[in-house]
Amino acid sequence: MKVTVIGSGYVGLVTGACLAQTGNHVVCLDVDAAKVAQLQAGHVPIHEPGLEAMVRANAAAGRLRFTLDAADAIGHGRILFIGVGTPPGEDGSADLQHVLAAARTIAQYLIGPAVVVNKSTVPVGTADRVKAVIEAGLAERQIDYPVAVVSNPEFLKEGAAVDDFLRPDRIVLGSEDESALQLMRTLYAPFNRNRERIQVMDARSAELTKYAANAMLATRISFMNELAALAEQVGADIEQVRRGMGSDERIGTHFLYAGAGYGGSCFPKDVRALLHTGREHGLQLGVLEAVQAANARQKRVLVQKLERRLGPLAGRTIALWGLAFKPNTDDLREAPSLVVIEELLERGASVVAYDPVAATAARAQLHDKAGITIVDDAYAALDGADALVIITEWREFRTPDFEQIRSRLRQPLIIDGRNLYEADEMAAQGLVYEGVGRPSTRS
Ligand SMILES: NC(=O)c1ccc[n+]([C@@H]2O[C@H](COP(=O)([O-])OP(=O)(O)OC[C@H]3O[C@@H](n4cnc5c(N)ncnc54)[C@H](O)[C@@H]3O)[C@@H](O)[C@H]2O)c1
Ligand SMILES: O=c1ccn([C@@H]2O[C@H](COP(=O)(O)OP(=O)(O)O[C@H]3O[C@H](CO)[C@@H](O)[C@H](O)[C@H]3O)[C@@H](O)[C@H]2O)c(=O)[nH]1
Repeated sequence: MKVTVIGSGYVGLVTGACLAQTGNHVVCLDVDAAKVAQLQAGHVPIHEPGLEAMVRANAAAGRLRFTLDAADAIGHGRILFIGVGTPPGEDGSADLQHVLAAARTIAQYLIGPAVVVNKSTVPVGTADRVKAVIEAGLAERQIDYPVAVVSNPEFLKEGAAVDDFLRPDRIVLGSEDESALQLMRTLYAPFNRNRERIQVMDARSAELTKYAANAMLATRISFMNELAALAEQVGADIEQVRRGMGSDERIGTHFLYAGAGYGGSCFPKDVRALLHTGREHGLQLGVLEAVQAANARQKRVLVQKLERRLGPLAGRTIALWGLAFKPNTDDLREAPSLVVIEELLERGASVVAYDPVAATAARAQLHDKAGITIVDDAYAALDGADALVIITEWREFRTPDFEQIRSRLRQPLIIDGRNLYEADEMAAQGLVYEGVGRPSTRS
């Protein structure tokens, strides 16, 4: 099939590459000239395992190309995906300017009947708005092609985006247009494992499903972070509690890890947007308000632990391992590391940070901040530091050289925001260790 994807970010690029991989002819449109030039040269501007190889292979096979030319891209596809950003506005609502601009572009250049598929995370009712914008634009051109709008929220996780797209838990299709749905079923057939992954519903329910899923996952994390604080007070171990809870099938084991707070481009903004939708309809979503407040507190917990151990942090040097909001990505959006850095600098500490993949992105973002150095070697970050704080659970941090950690730190203190190690093993290594919600070493 001929497919157009508007927006070549995490969602658009993965969608385009994976649909090309299953034999479709895909044209990706973006407004960012530098990004399009990079993609045309075979370079994927984000760190996402497996994506660059897939993009190159499909471009070489003539099934995937990138363009800035809207007439070219919109003229190509019978199915047109929208995968542009919906960042938070000042009041927390999802800013729809890019989605509505994409709809206007479609209206301006469409050359025949089309199915428009919205993959961006958007408030309930946006499919109707997109349809209205396209119909108004077509009316201005005095043409009347039938256009169906399908809501098809995306559930991929960064760092596992290709895998998630190829093997989705579910494919949600929100539409009541049978012929559009039939086309979508055919397009998604290669990803519809056991023919049981596709769920058809109305567009409003599809739009709300996306926010509901992210809000539930964020709720689980905040709940566990709050319980971790309680576990510390009562002398329990949140890791044992997690295992005990998670083995109940009704609860399940995923997304129950206490840590440094949730970050990324989705949970924080989507929780905010859902709260805003609630307010718009006169509803206070109290559970979700608490989830958001707990997360804001959690992002400060590691610095509080440092202060309890070291006293005032002015003049101290703190080593940080991990800057990305999670492993396997170089994305820093809403990363807990940014809050930790801000809090440390505010207190007059200096920071030496290491991240295996996000260092370049972090240098670009933090270059104007005095007091932070980003180094390219995990152990070099430790030299002369008063403590090591672990914020992202990169695989290479799971079994480090503890002897080097102990000898290179000025004080052998590890504050671990991802509960990677055991306190008794750390004590045996001569390290003072504190995780989140877990027993610590004594001194
Ligand atoms: N990042 C994720 O893991 C993820 C997962 C699921 C859903 N989502 C949702 O998908 C949407 C996109 O997220 P993302 O992370 O891919 O964003 P992104 O910022 O990485 O990419 C968006 C792209 O759209 C382009 N763009 C903006 N306006 C455009 C226009 N009018 N025409 C063409 N291109 C345009 C931008 O230049 C950018 O390259 C958001 O609504 C997000 O909430 C994201
Ligand atoms: O038990 C857990 C699991 C995750 N996190 C944190 O939660 C954040 C988000 O992690 P994750 O969900 O893995 O990453 P995202 O790429 O942001 O993916 C989420 O947001 C996407 C955009 O909407 C959705 O498509 C995905 O389904 C949803 O998982 C990160 O900071 C994690 O460190 C925890 O603290 N504890």
